[in-house]
Amino acid sequence: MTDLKTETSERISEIVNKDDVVLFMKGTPLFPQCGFSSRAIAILDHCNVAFGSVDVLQDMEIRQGIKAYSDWPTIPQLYVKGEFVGGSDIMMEMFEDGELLQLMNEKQVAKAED
Ligand SMILES: N[C@@H](CCC(=O)N[C@@H](CS)C(=O)NCC(=O)O)C(=O)O
Ligand code: FES
Repeated sequence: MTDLKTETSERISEIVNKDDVVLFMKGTPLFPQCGFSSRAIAILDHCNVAFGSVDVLQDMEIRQGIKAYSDWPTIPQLYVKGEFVGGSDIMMEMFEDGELLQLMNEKQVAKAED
C-alpha cells in the first residue's frame, strides 16, 4: 500500500522530470493568480525557454507536497532538469546577474518555440 505522501512525491518527481523547465505556480502562464508567480513567468519569458507549469491552486496535494519535496515553503518554485532552483526572489537575483541564463545554457534546456 502506498500512502498519500509517497504517491504525491512520486507524482511530483514525474512532473519535474517530464519537462526541462517546470514552474510550480499559482494560476497559469497567461493568467497568473499572484504577483510572485507573475514575476517568475516574466523571468522565464525573458529567458526564452520552453517550460511546463503546474497550477498549485488546482491541486492541494501538489501545493503542500511540493513544499516538502523541495524543502522550500512558498510558491512559485522553479525546477530545471529535475533540480530545484528556487523561488521568485532567487530567480530574479540569478536572472539579473546572468546566472539563470548560464544555468539554462549549461543544462542545455530547450528554447521556447516562436
Ligand atoms: N519570497 C518568495 C515569495 C513567494 C511567497 O511568499 N509565496 C507565498 C504567497 S503566494 C506562498 O506560497 N505561501 C504558501 C501558499 O500559498 O501555499 C519568493 O521568493 O518566491
Ligand atoms: S497569492 Fe497572495 S501573495 Fe501570492
